[in-house]
Amino acid sequence: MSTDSPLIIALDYPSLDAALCMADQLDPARCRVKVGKELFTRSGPAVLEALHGRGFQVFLDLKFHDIPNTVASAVQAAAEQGVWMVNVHASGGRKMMETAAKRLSDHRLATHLIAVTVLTSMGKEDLAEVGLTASPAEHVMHLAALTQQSGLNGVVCSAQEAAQIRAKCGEAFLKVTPGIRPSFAAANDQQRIMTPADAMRAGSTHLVIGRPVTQAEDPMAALAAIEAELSGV
Ligand SMILES: O=c1ccn([C@@H]2O[C@H](COP(=O)(O)O)[C@@H](O)[C@H]2O)c(=O)[nH]1
Repeated sequence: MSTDSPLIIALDYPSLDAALCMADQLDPARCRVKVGKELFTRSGPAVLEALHGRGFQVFLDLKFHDIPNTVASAVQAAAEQGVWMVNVHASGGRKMMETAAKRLSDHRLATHLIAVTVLTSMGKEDLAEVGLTASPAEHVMHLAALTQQSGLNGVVCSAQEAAQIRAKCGEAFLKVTPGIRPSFAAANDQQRIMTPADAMRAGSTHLVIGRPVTQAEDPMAALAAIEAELSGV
């Protein structure tokens, strides 16, 4: 089932049962779901089958980063399992991203391929520690341009960079933004954060939301509050 909603709920759970317990409360007409490293490492492709069987479009967030042939083969494997979106790290470089994008088009696989720019948990000091002197926004813009030139469909960035990316890369280039924090939620380990409504106004095309919903005392009430906030945008 496809949906017009920008919401992608991050199913960051330690077991298939726990993830499906949340998925069974969600409506595939009102959100997509994201499977990340923890859940996929524990449950494997079975989680994709289970979520597809429930009608969800799935973003497989494994952030591949390796030599071009290895990444292209992993992206192909994900796409052949029917995921709606898969990602790589833009810092893997042009050749890696071009090879992955070409693999999808050679096999006529319609899965969206996007690249992570700078993790939303990182700030300027974190970049400096790994030898990057640019600000997060500058580095994100550099990697977003490289990602677009490499033929990918969009980027993972923080909503704080979405407006600049929209101006440089256009409306159609996807801006998938984690680090979304409604006013009622804690920042946790995220640094470059924004509220759902502000993120949409800034140009995000999709909002990735995990703990503000999944760890809420009443997850469905938290989700309803986010939807209400978005209805005013
Ligand atoms: O830069 C990034 C890339 C990916 N993520 C992932 O998004 C969710 C966010 O979860 P919250 O609980 O809402 O913080 C999580 O699965 C991350 O792995 C990200 O946060 N930042």
